[in-house]
Amino acid sequence: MSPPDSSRETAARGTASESPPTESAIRTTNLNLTYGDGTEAVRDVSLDVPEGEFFGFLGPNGAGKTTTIKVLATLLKPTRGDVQVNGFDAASDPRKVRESIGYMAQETSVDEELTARENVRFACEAYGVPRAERGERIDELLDLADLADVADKKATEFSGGMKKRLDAATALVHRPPLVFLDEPTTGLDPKARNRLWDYFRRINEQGTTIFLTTQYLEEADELCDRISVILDGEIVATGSPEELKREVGGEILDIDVEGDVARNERAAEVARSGDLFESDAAVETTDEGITVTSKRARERGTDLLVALRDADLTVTGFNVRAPTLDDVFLAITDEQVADEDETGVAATAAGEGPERSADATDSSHEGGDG
Ligand SMILES: Nc1ncnc2c1ncn2[C@@H]1O[C@H](COP(=O)(O)OP(=O)(O)OP(=O)(O)O)[C@@H](O)[C@H]1O
Repeated sequence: MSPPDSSRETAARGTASESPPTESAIRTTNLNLTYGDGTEAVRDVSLDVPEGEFFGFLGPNGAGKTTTIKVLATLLKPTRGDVQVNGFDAASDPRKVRESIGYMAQETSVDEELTARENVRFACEAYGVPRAERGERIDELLDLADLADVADKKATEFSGGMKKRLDAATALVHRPPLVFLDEPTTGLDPKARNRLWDYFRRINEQGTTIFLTTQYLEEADELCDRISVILDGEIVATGSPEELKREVGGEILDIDVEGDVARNERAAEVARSGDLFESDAAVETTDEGITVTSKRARERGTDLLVALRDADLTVTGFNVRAPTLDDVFLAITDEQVADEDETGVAATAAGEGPERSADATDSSHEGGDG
């Protein structure tokens, strides 16, 4: 857990009790952040995350996820754009924003010399949880994080996953209605990751809005109601996992072909020729053979096998499947690369060039109102 402020004292000045009624937990309009060295980390990001949603912010390394979280948590001031969090304006009311959120940063802030219980108690003190409520709150959170049995053990004995769960528990001591989780499962093994997922689901089921950043498509698919994909500082797609998968435009045929790269390229030519698939079907070569993404993948699969055999190609594997978020990601990335090739600049998946402001200058001010 890290209070979203370098000063624990600032975080301790209040609790989440002042939240006004609001339907959007997060709303941003054309958010831009350019770092002092000129890096445009976030460009025109508009978000609307309703209360109670499990929202995923998905993107590769360096896409702008942490920068966005830091702006939402008032640790960075945007170069341009408006930010509302839990009904509070980040520019005019940064302290209220900070008091109404929980923030689990990428680096764990668990104190390993303290026990799990002492770590949570310390967070209660930092966030100003009334003394009379602390005992019950600590037990409740340790239970929720599945750490009740090891409550009095030093965190130095904990696995990476346990430390992450403890970190996430400390981020919730002030009962924030919204919690930011910045790549919480990076580096964890599948078992530890699954336990953390269960914990996040429980928090969300209790009504907490979750803003999760991740590089893992599987994680976003598993947990999130809705996802925005961020690439190179811009949102290039938003929707439920199912909606995003539908946008891929059909089902996927994976075909393995015997032989070298030239045989795979020959197989791709066969799939593209004739009228086997509609004109917007995507045919790509892979290490093993080819993939075809098409609305007629299932219907035309056997015809393609016959055509490949007629072309003296030997098929060693064949599978038709629904698209995964990996396919969504690849489709978006391919489109982006194609647009860049065509225009010489990065463009959104919708084909619109990014708005580049001549006056986008340094405005990375750390610390909000201190
Ligand atoms: N303090 C900084 N000064 C200058 N550029 C920065 C700074 N912090 C991040 N960047 C750059 O801004 C861009 C976005 O970085 P950011 O950390 O937000 O991405 P991310 O999606 O969170 O990536 P990761 O998964 O690696 O954490 C990158 O090009 C990064 O190098």
